[in-house]
Amino acid sequence: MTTPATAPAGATPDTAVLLVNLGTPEAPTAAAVKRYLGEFLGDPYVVQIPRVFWWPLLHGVILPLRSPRVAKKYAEIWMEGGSPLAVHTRRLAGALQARLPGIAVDHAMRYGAPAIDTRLRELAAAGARRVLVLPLYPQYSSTTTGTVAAAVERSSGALPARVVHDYATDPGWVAAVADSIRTHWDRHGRGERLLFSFHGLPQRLVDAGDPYAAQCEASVAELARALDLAPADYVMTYQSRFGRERWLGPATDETLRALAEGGLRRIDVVCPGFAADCLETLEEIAMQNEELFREAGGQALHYIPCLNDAPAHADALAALALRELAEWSASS
Ligand SMILES: C=CC1=C(C)c2cc3[nH]c(cc4nc(cc5[nH]c(cc1n2)c(C)c5CCC(=O)O)C(CCC(=O)O)=C4C)c(C)c3C=C
Ligand SMILES: [Fe+2]
Ligand SMILES: [Fe+2]
Repeated sequence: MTTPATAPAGATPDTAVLLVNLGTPEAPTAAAVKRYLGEFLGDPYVVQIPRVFWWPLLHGVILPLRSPRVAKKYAEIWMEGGSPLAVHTRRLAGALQARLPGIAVDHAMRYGAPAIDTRLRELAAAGARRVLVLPLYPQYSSTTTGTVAAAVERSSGALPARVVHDYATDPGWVAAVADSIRTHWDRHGRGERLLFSFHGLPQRLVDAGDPYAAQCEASVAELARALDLAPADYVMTYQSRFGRERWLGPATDETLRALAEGGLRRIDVVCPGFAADCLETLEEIAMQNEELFREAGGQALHYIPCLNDAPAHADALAALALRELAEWSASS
């Protein structure tokens, strides 16, 4: 027996789709950033150092020093409706809801509000009988999708849930990202090189089997194919290193410096690991790294925005959700 993926118009949806993103501070203040980073960096899926060593370091040194500094960065990118990550995630959920009228679409954050557990209970109370959880990370990592799946598992709501593992090579998503790059080139011209920058990860996790790096490489291969790029046209790097251990490389900032010093004048940067623009794209890439590139002799770094709530993004995720729901129905 299979259940239809959508309810008839007007009926209370018995199927829900929950978009989940990382989370972000509620205000660009040291106190709010401290609360957010405390929950984020206290998650054992993100930092695997034993609590007896990590807790004193996190609460005694890292949070007091980092929070005021990072709050200033958030203040530079803050939008009228809040942190960019929150604003874009909310709007994307709205765009998805418009495409899935027979399904209840909502969003949650892994850290902070709206919490996954709260949203699952609300959806159950509103009549949902099953929920498809769609973490907004195209590439799987235990530190992102893995911890979302664990939070869904822990949630006390008795709602049956299925978590989308990844969509690193989903044709609809690849086409949407490729189109956004083409549109940027049509409007602003094309740089001498296209740099794909992904959020980094400790090398140790990749060595232990986290498929993240392989999936980032697969995304780049598909995007290069869709854009008909030759190997000399593009480069792939990892950004946002945190802490002292070795992270995936090459590093975005070091690569940009080397390219500028080597005579490259204009570069385009796109971040296909981020569904929504956030601190790591708007401040780190479009501000910090843009300045670094020019100081090293480059002339222009063009940052190509994330898909955010673009119609093509919502179309791709809606199609993905419907396909996952149909597969779920067929297997139950
Ligand atoms: C050990 C630390 C970290 C790991 C592992 C990590 C993995 C990881 N993160 C993202 C996506 C995002 N990270 C963002 C911010 C951010 N990330 C870390 C640390 C780790 N991330 C920190 C400390 C921060 C906060 C900023 C800072 O203090 O420098 C964000 C942006 C959030 C926002 O509010 O805008 C995103 C998105 C992925 C995809 C990932 C693993 C693949
Ligand atoms: Fe991160
Ligand atoms: Fe950063």
